[in-house]
Amino acid sequence: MITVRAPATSANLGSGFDTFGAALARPADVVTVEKAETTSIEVTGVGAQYIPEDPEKNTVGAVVEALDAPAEIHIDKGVRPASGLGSSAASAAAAAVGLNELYDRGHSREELVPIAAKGEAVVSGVAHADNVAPAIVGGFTVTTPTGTHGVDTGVPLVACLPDVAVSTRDARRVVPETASMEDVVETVGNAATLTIGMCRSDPALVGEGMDDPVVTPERARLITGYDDVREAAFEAGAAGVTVSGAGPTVLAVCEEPRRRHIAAAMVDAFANAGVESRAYQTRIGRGATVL
Ligand SMILES: Nc1ncnc2c1ncn2[C@@H]1O[C@H](COP(=O)(O)OP(=O)(O)O)[C@@H](O)[C@H]1O
Ligand SMILES: N[C@@H](CCOP(=O)(O)O)C(=O)O
Repeated sequence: MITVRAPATSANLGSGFDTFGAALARPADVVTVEKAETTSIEVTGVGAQYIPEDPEKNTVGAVVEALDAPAEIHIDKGVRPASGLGSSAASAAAAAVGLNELYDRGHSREELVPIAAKGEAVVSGVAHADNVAPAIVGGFTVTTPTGTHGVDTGVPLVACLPDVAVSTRDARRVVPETASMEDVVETVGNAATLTIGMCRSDPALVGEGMDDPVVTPERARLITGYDDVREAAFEAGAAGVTVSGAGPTVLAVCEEPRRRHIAAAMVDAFANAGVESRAYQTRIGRGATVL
């Protein structure tokens, strides 16, 4: 029997749609796998009632199939589903790492990324790997069709999760099909700035590079109170604010001493918009860990 903890993740980080991702130090899913003749899945924890235990519909089922590794699987959810915090990816990443070890498949962490991404296709229709990559390798990651590159950093974050659900599948429907050259140039500049910021562990530079004129404005419309929450976070000292993944979590990057004030300001701003929320005071952290 093997138990693996895989973290929540924040994808896109604004300027890196379907490419950038970051592992969060918390929250996390804990997945236990044990060899079996046929696969069975049990889910407990946050939002478990919304998660199918049918292997055909759960993200870990696709990982079992890809690794040809039938198992009795228990998923203890710490990452709420439909959160924009890579909930579906956390389970898939933990299962990929656990089953790879249980069956001695010998894949490297990087090789497990496209395998775990097959789970994302089950829930959103697209095997986007920007959540599973940081959930497996940790830190800040850049994932393209040719592979994953990561850098370790501990940049402080606040992830404010409102008490509403946005499914990634639905939020992908509002992504524009085209972008102007002006917006492309702005996005490339921001993405490059953010990447340098991550390499230097510099929250100010990361925040400066988070803006995205193409996808984020469309996603923000799906989140009640987004503009006020963003403004409140900046007023409290955030260096950058964006939609986490497909939303509804709003992500702020900051210097550590400002983190508590920003968390409180974001929760208050959501409350003023009539939405309950909880803020995780966290940082970029490590990937899946065998316990
Ligand atoms: N192991 C799993 N963990 C979380 N959600 C899962 C899992 N397997 C299937 N799902 C489904 O995936 C959807 C949530 O995924 P998604 O919309 O991508 O949100 P998130 O941003 O939290 O990953 C829900 O419909 C949920 O039932
Ligand atoms: N690149 C994807 C990321 C979805 O992240 P999630 O945490 O909301 O599942 C997208 O933006 O659709």
